[in-house]
Amino acid sequence: MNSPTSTATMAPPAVHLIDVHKTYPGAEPVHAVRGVSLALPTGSFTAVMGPSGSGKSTLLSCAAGLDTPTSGRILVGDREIGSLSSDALTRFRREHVGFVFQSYNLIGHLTVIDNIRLPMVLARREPDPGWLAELVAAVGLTGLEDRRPGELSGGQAQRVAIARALLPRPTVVLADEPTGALDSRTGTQVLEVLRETARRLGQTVVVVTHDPRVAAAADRVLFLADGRLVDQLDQPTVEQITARMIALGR
Ligand SMILES: Nc1ncnc2c1ncn2[C@@H]1O[C@H](COP(=O)(O)OP(=O)(O)OP(=O)(O)O)[C@@H](O)[C@H]1O
Repeated sequence: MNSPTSTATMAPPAVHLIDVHKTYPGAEPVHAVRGVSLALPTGSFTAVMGPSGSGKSTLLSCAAGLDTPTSGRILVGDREIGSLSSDALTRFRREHVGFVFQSYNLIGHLTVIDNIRLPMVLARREPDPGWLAELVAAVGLTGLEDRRPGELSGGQAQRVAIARALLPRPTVVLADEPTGALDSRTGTQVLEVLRETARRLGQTVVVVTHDPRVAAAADRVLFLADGRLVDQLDQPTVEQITARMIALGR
């Protein structure tokens, strides 16, 4: 799974997974991820699809350093995240990994602009005001900077989460069902914002999704089944993706 996409042929990988396994212990251990290796080229936009329970969220959490694999290696940029202490990993994540959740995860009492600034404030870094304003404009939030999350639509809230993830110019942005809570039209618009902003910045993005229209925006779609990478499509159409998902039993 190491062959790079046509859009980033010469770039080194932004994220490199080598034989990653994740087993949840218990009376009946769950082998959620079973030996996944992949290299995501810098600047690439990758979708991860697969039936419910196939390990997509687990894989993304491991790649983000939010969860620890049972075995295998994960490199973000040139840093092997398994070698970092818990504190160092937290700091590393703030600077190098942007995460967008389905549920937005915004802080209710902070304004839009303070939510966007939060990871950098926590990392004791001062965002460049010009870059912050450009990003707010790029995701279509100009004029809404002083609102609280409770005063936003779902689509606007997810744009805040996207701007927050992009602000530190992380090595990779990982998004788990980012449009899952939005109606189809709003979801398409929000995804377009993420795709276009990321493309302009050369930002590496990985999106977990059930929606073939969302996945069709990607350079490459990876298909997981039962914890294994079983297929991939480059520059896919909605129809090709739908056919693969049906073949996998969704
Ligand atoms: N914390 C956990 N403890 C035990 N088992 C877990 C845990 N998290 C996930 N699993 C199991 O691991 C497997 C993979 O789950 P995961 O959430 O990664 O799948 P998914 O492909 O993202 O599913 P969905 O599309 O339904 O969100 C499932 O069998 C799930 O029940």
